[in-house]
Amino acid sequence: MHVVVNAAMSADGKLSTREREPIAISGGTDFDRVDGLRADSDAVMVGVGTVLADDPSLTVDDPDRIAARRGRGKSPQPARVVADSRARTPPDARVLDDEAETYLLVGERTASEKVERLDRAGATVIATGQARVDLPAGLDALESRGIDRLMVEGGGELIFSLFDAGLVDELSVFVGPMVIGGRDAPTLADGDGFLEEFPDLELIGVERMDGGVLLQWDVA
Ligand SMILES: NC(=O)C1=CN([C@@H]2O[C@H](COP(=O)(O)OP(=O)(O)OC[C@H]3O[C@@H](n4cnc5c(N)ncnc54)[C@H](O)[C@@H]3O)[C@@H](O)[C@H]2O)C=CC1
Ligand SMILES: Nc1nc(O)c(N)c(N[C@@H]2O[C@H](COP(=O)(O)O)[C@@H](O)[C@H]2O)n1
Repeated sequence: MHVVVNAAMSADGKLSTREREPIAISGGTDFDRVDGLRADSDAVMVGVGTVLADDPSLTVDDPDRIAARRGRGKSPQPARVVADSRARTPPDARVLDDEAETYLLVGERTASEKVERLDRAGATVIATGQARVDLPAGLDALESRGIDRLMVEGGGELIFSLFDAGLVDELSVFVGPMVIGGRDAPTLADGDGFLEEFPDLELIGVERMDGGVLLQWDVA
């Protein structure tokens, strides 16, 4: 599976405010690029922290891109994936609407009532891992369902874990023209952080847009 992480951060590296309020860091050009990345992916993934903070839809907006997916024999929308160890995704979350298929990766200790409730809400629930979702096993399970290209939008906890597990192939970051600040505001990669053997990145693209800059790396 090919995994692309894409996110937008402020000039000081924050994904949102300390209150985790949704905030537009990207401008129109970058949001359109993100729509194109979604359309080129088999699935779009976030952590449940992002679902609880932003209630995103994770769908493709542009009708031409939806039509092009159909033309390539794909479903009109990429699938959605949420890493959700304790099955906290609200049944009325937008990721569970009828617009696209949704996979919830939950921990194996998740109570069966919670799994059944999400199953009734339309999700395909995959249980893997104990305290947290076992991401290598979860991504293998997705690959066996035909997901070969996965786009990950965040947040910082999930992005760190994917790097920690050596699962990221590409990283794209839009750096917006603002400072958010706050020691408790989420950053691009949170988790415990690395102490040694930091993932190596090879810069493959730099582009000015929306008053900021898009940086693209391959992960060595
Ligand atoms: N500016 C941007 O491009 C984006 C910003 N965001 C922001 O990020 C914030 C949410 O980020 P976070 O709080 O870091 O939450 P997150 O979205 O990374 O979700 C973390 C949660 O995922 C679950 N999870 C399951 N298995 C996991 C594993 N193996 N590793 C890590 N997490 C696992 C856990 O319940 C964990 O608490 C929000 O404020 C949102 O607005 C989110 C996406 C994009
Ligand atoms: N690329 C990008 N730029 C920003 O400025 C952002 N605030 C985000 N946030 C993420 O975008 C997603 C919203 O999804 P929908 O538009 O509702 O489909 C979600 O993943 C946000 O956390 N991204």
